[in-house]
Amino acid sequence: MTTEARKTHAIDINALNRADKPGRDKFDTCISVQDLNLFYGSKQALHNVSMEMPRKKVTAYIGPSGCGKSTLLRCINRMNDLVDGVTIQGKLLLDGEDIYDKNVNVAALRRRVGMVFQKPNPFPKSIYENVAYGLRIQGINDRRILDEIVEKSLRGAALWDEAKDRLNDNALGMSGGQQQRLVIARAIAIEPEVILLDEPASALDPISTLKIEELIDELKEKYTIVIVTHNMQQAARVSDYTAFMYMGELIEFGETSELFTNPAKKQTEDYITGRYG
Ligand SMILES: Nc1ncnc2c1ncn2[C@@H]1O[C@H](COP(=O)(O)OP(=O)(O)OP(=O)(O)O)[C@@H](O)[C@H]1O
Repeated sequence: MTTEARKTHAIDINALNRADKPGRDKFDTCISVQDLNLFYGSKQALHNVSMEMPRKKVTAYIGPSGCGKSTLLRCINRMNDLVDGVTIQGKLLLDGEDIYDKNVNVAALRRRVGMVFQKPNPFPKSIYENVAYGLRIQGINDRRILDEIVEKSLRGAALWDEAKDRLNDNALGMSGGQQQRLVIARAIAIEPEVILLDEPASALDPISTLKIEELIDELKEKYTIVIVTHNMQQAARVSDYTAFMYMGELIEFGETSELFTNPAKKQTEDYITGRYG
């Protein structure tokens, strides 16, 4: 058998194996995307995307710029609703419930599905008030309760030791890496179920990036995490499952270790070996 034929043969077997392992039997599904299409005006950005994302695991979206990673991520907490002219077709289930159902309370959904953006966006308030913010909005003002949750959340975001002596300082005086962990503390203070991370480390230096990656590893004990990253090494390091997207389509979804070492699709292989993107 020629090398090329052997390779093709290997890929076929791999594809067959995968066909025998539909995601929903393999793990506890938290988020299920079913035939999702999204249009910005007349421009289609997502094409028939279907995938299942496991509970309390990290799923990474990778793919070249403009392939729809952030668009798909933003569908999970209905952030795209805020964009004029968006049309969404298909279903996106969270714990089996369609979040696009007309009866869904979007504010309640966003409490269950927290989001952290590329650039840290703390409010121009104290470190304490940043973390307490979501609780105060819910009408929680009891100092004892707030103190407890602020400490727990800062500990959960691996920031307590650095922040405990400066809780009343303005959050904008923190470093970028600290601000990003503060924003994560703000997100976990309201006890979400899912945390969406849109390139959370791309604006950070390598040491802060490492801290965020270590934090992601700890957070998955409690939360379902979905992360968009441009950095394939990062996806390989932090995620349990990876989705490779290209031009609005989901090309391949699988266990990270398998997708990176033995991709089922040629397009995935070309991307992860740096042939395009
Ligand atoms: N608000 C918007 N209005 C119109 N088109 C948009 C909007 N947001 C994204 N798009 C388009 O949708 C497509 C997918 O964009 P998206 O930001 O989801 O890709 P991405 O894979 O996250 O890219 P990147 O890695 O560069 O952030 C692109 O063609 C983009 O130009």
